[in-house]
Amino acid sequence: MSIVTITPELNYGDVYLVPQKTVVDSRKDCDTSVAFGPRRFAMPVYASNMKSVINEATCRHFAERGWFYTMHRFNVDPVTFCRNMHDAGLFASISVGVNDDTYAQLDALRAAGIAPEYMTLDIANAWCVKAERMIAHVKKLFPNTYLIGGNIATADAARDLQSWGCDAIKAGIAGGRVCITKNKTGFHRPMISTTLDCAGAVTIPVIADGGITEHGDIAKALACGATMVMAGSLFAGYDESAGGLIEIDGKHYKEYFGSASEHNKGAYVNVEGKKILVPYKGSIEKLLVELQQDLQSSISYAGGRDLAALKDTPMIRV
Ligand SMILES: NC(=O)C1=CN([C@@H]2O[C@H](COP(=O)(O)OP(=O)(O)OC[C@H]3O[C@@H](n4cnc5c(N)ncnc54)[C@H](OP(=O)(O)O)[C@@H]3O)[C@@H](O)[C@H]2O)C=CC1
Ligand SMILES: Nc1nc2c(ncn2[C@@H]2O[C@H](COP(=O)(O)O)[C@@H](O)[C@H]2O)c(=O)[nH]1
Repeated sequence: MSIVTITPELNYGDVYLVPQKTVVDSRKDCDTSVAFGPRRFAMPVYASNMKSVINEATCRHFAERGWFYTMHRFNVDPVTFCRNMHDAGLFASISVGVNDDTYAQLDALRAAGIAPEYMTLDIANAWCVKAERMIAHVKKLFPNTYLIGGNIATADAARDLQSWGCDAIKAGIAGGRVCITKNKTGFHRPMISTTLDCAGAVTIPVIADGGITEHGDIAKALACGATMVMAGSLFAGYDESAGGLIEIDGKHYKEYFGSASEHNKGAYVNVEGKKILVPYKGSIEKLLVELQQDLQSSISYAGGRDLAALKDTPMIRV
């Protein structure tokens, strides 16, 4: 007889937030800014550190507008990237892996006297010995760099990453639009349950990563205790998105591919991601304005004036 118990879990589409009494006269009075690490940002949402979503120009675009960003780690020289951002008076936020090439890149940063303000350890399952080793190494070499570790999906993993020295953790395994991890390995947790579980287990900020399909999902993630939200497909269809522009039968699309896709890896080895085409939508500016307006509206429905109002907002299951 099996001793496995199966717990029902929830995704963004399974819940809604319950409206509270509005206390502001206008949605414009609601403040969407968030303190994250050593800085404050305009919004608690940012683009995935994926080669099909961001590049150096996109990073500048976000940083100049007061939004957080994290550069991806694929064929990027962190020294050149950080130097370019610092020369432009902007903060540097890079991604790292766990293998020998990352140790060499960190040595090069040290030798150049450069310390990025933010660093994201970016692997599929950061609840592992290689990640523990890299976190200790980063904290020793760059004690003042704000280190985000990810990804993880359980309370136990979140607690471990906090105890290993992470300043924030990124939660979400196999919930992404171009993810095929759940199909190929059988592993996944829906995002509402993941975020509630992880945020409830630690005192450091949690980033809810992947699975955003509606703007209101951002408010739902914050209600579950997330401090920030990471999204890929949401930011993938624009001029500023890093994916290629494709024309088919007179219609325009942008390429969006997973970091563990054959397209990104250049080989069909341990592939856990796919490539899709998303409709092309022009400049990203309209999206950034709309995301902010929608979140201001969410804050007003939550009965507050800033993001604190969303935390622990009553939720119903549909
Ligand atoms: N958020 C998500 O759900 C997911 C995200 N991704 C993204 O894809 C990219 C590639 O991820 P990842 O494959 O981790 O990065 P890497 O290919 O850089 O792998 C990191 C290292 O960990 C080892 N490793 C990876 N997975 C496992 C495993 N299951 N068991 C033991 N060792 C492992 C790899 O060795 P080896 O290759 O030899 O096993 C490699 O040495 C990242 O950007 C990641 O964020 C990928 C999958 C899921
Ligand atoms: N399983 C995989 N997950 C991936 C891969 N590349 C990126 N990701 C994750 O997806 C989110 C973005 O999700 P979205 O729903 O907002 O589009 C991203 O931040 C990563 O965590 C991959 O190849 N396989």
